[in-house]
Amino acid sequence: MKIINEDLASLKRLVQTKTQQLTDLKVESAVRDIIANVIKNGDAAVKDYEAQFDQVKLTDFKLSQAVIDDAYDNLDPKVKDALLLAKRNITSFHEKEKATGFIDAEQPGVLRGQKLLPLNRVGLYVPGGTAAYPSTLLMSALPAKIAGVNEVIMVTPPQVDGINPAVLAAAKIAGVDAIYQVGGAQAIAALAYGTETIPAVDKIIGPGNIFVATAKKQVFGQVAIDMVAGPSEIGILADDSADPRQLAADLLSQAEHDKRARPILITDSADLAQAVSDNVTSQLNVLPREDIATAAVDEKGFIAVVSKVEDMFDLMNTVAPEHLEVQLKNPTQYLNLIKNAGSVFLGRYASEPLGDYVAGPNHILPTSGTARFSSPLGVYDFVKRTSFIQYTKDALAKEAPAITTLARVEGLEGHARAIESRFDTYYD
Ligand SMILES: NC(=O)c1ccc[n+]([C@@H]2O[C@H](COP(=O)([O-])OP(=O)(O)OC[C@H]3O[C@@H](n4cnc5c(N)ncnc54)[C@H](O)[C@@H]3O)[C@@H](O)[C@H]2O)c1
Ligand SMILES: N[C@H](CO)Cc1c[nH]c[nH+]1
Ligand SMILES: [Zn+2]
Repeated sequence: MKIINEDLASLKRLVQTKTQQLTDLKVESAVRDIIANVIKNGDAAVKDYEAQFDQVKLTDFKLSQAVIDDAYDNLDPKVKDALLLAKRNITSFHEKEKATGFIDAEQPGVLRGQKLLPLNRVGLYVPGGTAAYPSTLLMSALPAKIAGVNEVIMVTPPQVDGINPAVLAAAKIAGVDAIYQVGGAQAIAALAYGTETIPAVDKIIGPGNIFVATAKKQVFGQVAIDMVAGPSEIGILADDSADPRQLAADLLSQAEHDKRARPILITDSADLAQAVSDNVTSQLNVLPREDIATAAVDEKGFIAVVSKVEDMFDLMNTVAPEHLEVQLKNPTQYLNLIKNAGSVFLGRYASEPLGDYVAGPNHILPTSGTARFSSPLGVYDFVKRTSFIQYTKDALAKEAPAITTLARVEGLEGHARAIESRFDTYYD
């Protein structure tokens, strides 16, 4: 793995060019064509793309309840128990995210408030190109259910040998209402615009590869999206108290997701940097997904050596990684130095996959530097707010002059007259 020794300003510039690319122009243009074709030709276009990109000739997108039940009933009990443990921990964490509206009656004759409403229909994208992701399904479906979404539908790429049974069982465990076997940009287009068989949704949730992420960006506006969660990332801050074998393993845990995944280590120890780099090389040789992880390490990964702990955080805040591991002595003391990160893992035993599967916080997180302004997926992503007001005549009379004055400043006479129609007075 490349080791870079440069001054902080150069490192920051490098990070900015390396991390903040959500898409590329060729993909943008291919995805635009896919979306246009799905809008025009609906199911027929989706079927063509599935044959082309996933090598599956589909007659029907929707999976029958019998297929889902069968997957659930025949699932290895060990896998079922693990999914149920994950469900319990994800649920207990996300229950704490539930928010309520408010009513304010502090001024005489005035009632103001805001209520929270769950979304009506959401579409969950569950990635399935190079790996199966039952855990990701739980991470999106359970918060939707906790929020009270009326209809939760799911899409995932079809597989030549059928969709992984653990994904189907997880969908049943989480209470997903319908499953469509469609993937990639064509699935996002179908969810956004609807086809003959796939209903249009109010919001699309979930991570995916660059085609999925780009499609979500392009359909935003027609439909809401949670965020642009692209290829996985891990940023590790470590000093010489950390174990290079464990650091390398954690870097590869995310590198193996995608050739475009980003494994990054920032340290103040040149010796540790070299030891981690050596461990990455030796562990890569025996990793089943060696080809994917090697591409990620070579093209997107790096180890930066800086001179002091404050510089480590400064540089990592520029990276704004999806996952941030702090493997320093007494890691909790640094929480207030972390400004940009999707999810933080403190100390040696908070290895990233703990959060991927069972700890409970969401693993659908902002990537590509968007942790500067985005949050983990949560119950709040499945609700919207509506505000309301009620005034008595006396209360309105008190504020009428201000309203009519502002309306006339804006040249909107009709607004002023609407207020004055409640009274015999011309206020201006
Ligand atoms: N942030 C998270 O929470 C999280 C969780 C799990 C996975 N991930 C990320 O999700 C991604 C999953 O990627 P994946 O590829 O395994 O599955 P995917 O389901 O995102 O993508 C597979 C689809 O991509 C489309 N595709 C492939 N090649 C194409 C091409 N040349 N042109 C047009 N479309 C094409 C196909 O339609 C296929 O169905 C990875 O980047 C992984 O890091 C993120
Ligand atoms: N690390 C991924 C998020 O970037 C989530 C995941 C699912 N399964 C394994 N890992
Ligand atoms: Zn992972």
